[in-house]
Amino acid sequence: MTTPAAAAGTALGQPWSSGAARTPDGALSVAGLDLRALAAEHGTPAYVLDEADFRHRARAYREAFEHAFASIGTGVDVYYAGKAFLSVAVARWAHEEGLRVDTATGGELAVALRAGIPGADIGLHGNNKSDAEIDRALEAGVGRIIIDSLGEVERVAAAVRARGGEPAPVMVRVTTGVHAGGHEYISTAHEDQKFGLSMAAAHDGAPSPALTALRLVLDHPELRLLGIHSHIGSQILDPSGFEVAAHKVMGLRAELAAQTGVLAPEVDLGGGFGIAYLPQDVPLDPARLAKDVASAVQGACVEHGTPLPRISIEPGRAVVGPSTLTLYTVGTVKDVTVGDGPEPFTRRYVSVDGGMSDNLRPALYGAQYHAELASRVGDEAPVLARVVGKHCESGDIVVHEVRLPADVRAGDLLAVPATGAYGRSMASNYNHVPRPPVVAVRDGAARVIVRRETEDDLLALDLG
Ligand SMILES: Cc1ncc(COP(=O)(O)O)c(C=O)c1O
Ligand SMILES: N[C@@H](CCCC[NH3+])C(=O)O
Repeated sequence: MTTPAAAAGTALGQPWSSGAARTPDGALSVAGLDLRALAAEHGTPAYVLDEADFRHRARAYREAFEHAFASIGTGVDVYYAGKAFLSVAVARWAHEEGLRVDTATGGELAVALRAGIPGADIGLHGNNKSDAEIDRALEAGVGRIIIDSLGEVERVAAAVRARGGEPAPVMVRVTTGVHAGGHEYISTAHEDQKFGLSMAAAHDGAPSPALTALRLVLDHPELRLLGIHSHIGSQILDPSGFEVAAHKVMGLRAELAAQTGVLAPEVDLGGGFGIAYLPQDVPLDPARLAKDVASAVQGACVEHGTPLPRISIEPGRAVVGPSTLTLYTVGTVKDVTVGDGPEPFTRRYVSVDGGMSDNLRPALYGAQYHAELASRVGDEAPVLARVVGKHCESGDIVVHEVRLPADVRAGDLLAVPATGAYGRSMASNYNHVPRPPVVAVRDGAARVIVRRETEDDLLALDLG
């Protein structure tokens, strides 16, 4: 076990985790643990997860939403969206903090079950669930299966018929047409994409696919309609999209009730709550967000004359994103002259021992990150730098633009904050680079919760 730093030092603030600080001699620490000591013991690159920060954010979302919705007279369930990052330890922490666990594949479901999360506290999503995934979810007695297509209604019903037993609790995922999110690829409620069932009526006046699916669920005795699900996108910083979507879903719920006499008991408003990646970013405030969304839900229910549903949400990034930093070691440092016009400038390329295999987001979405030296503060004035990885790809960029001390050099430790969501979970073995460990830090002590991959792990799959 690594020894704690002598003193925690000065807190860094966003986009770092709440336990990140600078020690009196200029190094970074997390939860009282000096990252130089952590690197010496666990190596780099490594994801360093501040457990108290994770737990605090999980609790903050649950309490904010419970409070806001209790004040209008209904209850809330918060599901931690495991796609952002799931391991046995974090599934347990989320559950201990009163959250349920949302899974998107059989693999995520397996992790949640391995963590001992009761089936009733697990949800299963997926736009292309296999029969095996549906069966496994039924076997585990999951609290809800979120249906994503018309064909899936019959497939889940058939699986229940084959097994016998209680009707399966299902939600229907709908697309509201609200366009929100940081990048086209992470925006999920506009019409022209693969998720959910559109609320828009067909051109020939036929009912919308969303309404058709809901009615089809009601026609199947093997299914119990739990509710309607809407997830509008990810890394959303403007709360108004959630309010508009909530309004639309309440309208659909009322329409279904008018047509069938069945009022769906629950509505899930998804995840997607945006965080700070850069020091100047303004993240969503859970208390403010919850209040605004609760008031939109209440307003829509009054307008439609329907009782309030029970609400659920599925934050992933907002819980785990800021809790984690990636710790790298600097290797090559190279100055490149950019531009051949009248004002060429120099960009310092700082190569680290990871890259797009441990953080795909800059290459995939042009995502922006921040970085700072972690082993010392640096002696010289900052210069414009680009942090790049070690992969055979010029788009292998970790941080597009950041100012680093001019004396940054090989052997320095560099930390990139806010890499907890969709970092390890989207990591790859490109160029046969083993994936880094996830090291959880709490009260000055480190614990490896996902170990580093080895070359033997990679070669174990190669049958020659
Ligand atoms: C259905 C669903 N729920 C929850 C999430 C979690 O999103 P985020 O990590 O942005 O909160 C996603 C991902 O965008 C999703 O597709
Ligand atoms: N993977 C995305 C978010 C997608 C969320 C899943 N629907 C990201 O890194 O931002």
